[in-house]
Amino acid sequence: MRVIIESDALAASRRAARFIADQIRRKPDTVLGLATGSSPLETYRELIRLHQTEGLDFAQVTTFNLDEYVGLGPSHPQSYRHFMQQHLFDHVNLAPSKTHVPDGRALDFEVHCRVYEQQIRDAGGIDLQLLGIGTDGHIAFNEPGSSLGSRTRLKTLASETIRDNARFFGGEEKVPRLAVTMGVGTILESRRCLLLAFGPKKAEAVRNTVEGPITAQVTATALQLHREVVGIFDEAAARLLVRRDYYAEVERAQTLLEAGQYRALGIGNQ
Ligand SMILES: N[C@@H]1[C@@H](O)[C@H](O)[C@@H](COP(=O)(O)O)O[C@@H]1O
Repeated sequence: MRVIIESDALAASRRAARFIADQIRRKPDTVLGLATGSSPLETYRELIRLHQTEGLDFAQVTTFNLDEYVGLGPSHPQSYRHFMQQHLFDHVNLAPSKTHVPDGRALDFEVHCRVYEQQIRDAGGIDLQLLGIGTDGHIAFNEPGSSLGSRTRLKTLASETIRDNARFFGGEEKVPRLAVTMGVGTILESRRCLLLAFGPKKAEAVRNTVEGPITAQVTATALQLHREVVGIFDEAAARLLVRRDYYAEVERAQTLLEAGQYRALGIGNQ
């Protein structure tokens, strides 16, 4: 995993947005995997700014969201479809027919999940998957104990997640108990992953994800098996990482490589 540590969440989010924008410029018909929650908010804000001021073009982009609460329709203020419309889709030139969020009111979830996976395959697979992380280290709604090979399916929310999200619903009892979520296996099939984590509450999850053993109890640790993951963290979320100095050294080398300063790295020296 490539670990990038920025001073604060704003700088980290701008870096993430640049990463996504570069992907779209390189491949205009990019398939993006998108996340909800507070972590990607500033990244979406920056993408909207890049669209408005630099003409970042979403016309050919397709999106697939990670998850949705069961029982909530698109107009429910806490539904993830509503979140995406409000924080990104309504402000850029994405074709509505190319945005996909699982349907929290599907009549047959087994069929719906199978179709969702098929739609991802039909689109050519996800090029870049944006991810946040729960305080217990879950990705999407793959709660502790989720199979690391799991596919899109219904999942029962853990009490920690219900507690974390109660603030949005005005009380724990109002948080839905089930969600439909891409599986860990689905996420691992995306070509690249971009993991965001900010603030002290995420420090333990980040340490476990980057430096802990792979375990279904912390589903983000499955990302260690992925071929190309970039983690962008702020100082507070990265504070428990033991190998911080090494990650900084890797970034320094990467910057020199990108600038073509090979000699500074000893490449070509006698
Ligand atoms: N299903 C979402 C996850 O996709 C998200 O990563 C997590 C953290 O949210 P936040 O970024 O608000 O901390 O919350 C929920 O569980």
